[in-house]
Amino acid sequence: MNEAAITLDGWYVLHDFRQMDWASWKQVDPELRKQATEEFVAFLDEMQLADDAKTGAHAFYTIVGQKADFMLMTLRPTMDELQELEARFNKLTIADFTIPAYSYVSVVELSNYLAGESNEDPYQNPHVRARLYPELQRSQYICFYPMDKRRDGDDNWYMLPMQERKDLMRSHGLIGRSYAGKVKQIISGSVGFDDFEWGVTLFSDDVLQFKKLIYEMRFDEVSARYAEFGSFFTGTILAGEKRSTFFNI
Ligand code: VOV
Repeated sequence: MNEAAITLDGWYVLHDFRQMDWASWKQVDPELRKQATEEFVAFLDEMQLADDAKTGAHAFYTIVGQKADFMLMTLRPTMDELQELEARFNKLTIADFTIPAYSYVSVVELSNYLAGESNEDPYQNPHVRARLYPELQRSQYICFYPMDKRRDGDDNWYMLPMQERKDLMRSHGLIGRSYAGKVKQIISGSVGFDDFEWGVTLFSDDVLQFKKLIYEMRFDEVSARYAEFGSFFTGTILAGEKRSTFFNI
């Protein structure tokens, strides 16, 4: 019997990680550097219009460590819009001085593991909508990583009966909820879209809460037994003037 969880799917998500080719950027004429930065900031301002109109969302963060210099996370109602925005970014002058570091394609997802019985259309429920089409808080810190649920011998998530998965997810949800107000999570599904099964994006104003939450979850059976992880990316927000001063030489 097919016991796949039923998912609600919201906005499509692109996490686009770039390294700066600082050596080449430093060689650029200061006036051209200024123009290229202004062009990029104007692009971000235009993105903000979609956030304001609630027709999409974006987040712009530096990444600490050598994996990338910055990450632009974009959410839109269709994958086509993500592709268009990606192409537009690639045609900006500043993009000539970036090197693709990593990217992740997914769609914001809610599962029915903990949903109650109801006849209402979940897509009309304001609480569900707020999670499927999230307004991104301008939190100071971001943490992103892709993950799978294990399919290995006796530890096969996909062979567990629905009820067992529900029980396990309840425990997961309880830990998560104890971080309410400290960490906000966006879980996006990527089966068929990218190399892992989910993207996990966490936001917080206290970077240490990422470590505490993720560590606590490691002891919970859903993660301890069934989770496998890709690379972790952690960063700090680039907002206001920092969107341009980050590129100053
Ligand atoms: C910040 C806290 C937090 C909270 C409150 C929370 C709650 C919940 C609930 C209630 C549910 C189920 C219903 C739904 O909403 O879909 C989920 C679902 C999910 N989660 Fe979660 N999670 C959190 C946080 C949180 C983290 C930190 C991780 C990474 C795990 C780790 O070990 O590093 C994670 C993963 C997931 C995944 C991959 C799914 C989908 C699983 C699937 O098989 O479909 N999650 N999650």
